[in-house]
Amino acid sequence: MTIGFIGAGKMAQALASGFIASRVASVDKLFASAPSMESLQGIKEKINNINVTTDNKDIVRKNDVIIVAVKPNILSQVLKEIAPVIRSENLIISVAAGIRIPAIEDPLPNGTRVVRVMPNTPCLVGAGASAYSLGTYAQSRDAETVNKLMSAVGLCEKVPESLIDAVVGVSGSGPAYMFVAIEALADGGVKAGLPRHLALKLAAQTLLGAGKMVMEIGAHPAELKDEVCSPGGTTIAAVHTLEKNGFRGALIDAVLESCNRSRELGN
Ligand SMILES: NC(=O)C1=CN([C@@H]2O[C@H](COP(=O)(O)OP(=O)(O)OC[C@H]3O[C@@H](n4cnc5c(N)ncnc54)[C@H](O)[C@@H]3O)[C@@H](O)[C@H]2O)C=CC1
Ligand SMILES: O=C(O)[C@@H]1CCC=N1
Repeated sequence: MTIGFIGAGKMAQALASGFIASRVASVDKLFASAPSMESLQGIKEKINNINVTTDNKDIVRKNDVIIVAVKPNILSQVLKEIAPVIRSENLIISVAAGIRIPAIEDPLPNGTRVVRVMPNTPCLVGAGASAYSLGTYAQSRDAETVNKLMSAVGLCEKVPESLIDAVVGVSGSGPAYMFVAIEALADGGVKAGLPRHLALKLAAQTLLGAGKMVMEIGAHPAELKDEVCSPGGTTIAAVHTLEKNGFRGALIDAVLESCNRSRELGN
């Protein structure tokens, strides 16, 4: 299977690198397009031998699986551009936040197989979290293709399209919240006297470890939190401070803001 990316920015680079690292695709099977050779520089630097072109239609002609990874506000223009060269073999995967399946299908020839996927940048390191919904004409073999690709670079779940904006809020945008959390944890460590590089390493590993425990032990996070909180100890004092400062509320609000923004992008 060859895979063509239309748009060669951060998400395309994360997916393409993840596909290569997980061996679900080799570099000679990956193609990418963007408007100019300068805009293809980033992907060329990350993935040396990737096939690049400035012609979006060429991507559609040469590949069956097309991942459209352009900004939501130009998606419809790009779909109109490629519509005349779409073939029955093509599967069109959109990763754009907000843009709903009918709006993806509308500019394309009737019957085009479409899947809407919401990935995240940790696909780059095989630790992505993606959810997808099938378009009107997508078939079970298309679900298998998407599952194969996205599972190779992390977790992959099928959801009804009505839930995709909520997925954007939790896992699409989520890495950014967690990067802020890692940075802030490290800042705390530096304030308490740790060298920056050590504070950062400890903070990042702590998030990784906590996530791994939730996934692997399957216990409720509250139970795992309780195990860290010794009576009268250090952690419960810290948790009290987080509660007073609205930590939970801030995260819940962040998810809802991202979800609402995704809905707005689709209007
Ligand atoms: N960055 C992220 O964490 C995530 C992004 N997404 C979605 O991925 C899509 C791309 O986002 P990013 O990669 O972050 O943006 P980006 O700005 O890094 O990449 C956009 C790419 O599209 C190219 N482009 C611009 N006009 C084009 C055209 N007419 N034809 C072909 N290519 C064109 C640009 O040169 C660039 O390579 C968005 O729709 C976004 O909602 C989804 C999940 C996570
Ligand atoms: O910020 C954004 O709009 C994109 C979609 C999800 C993550 N990044």
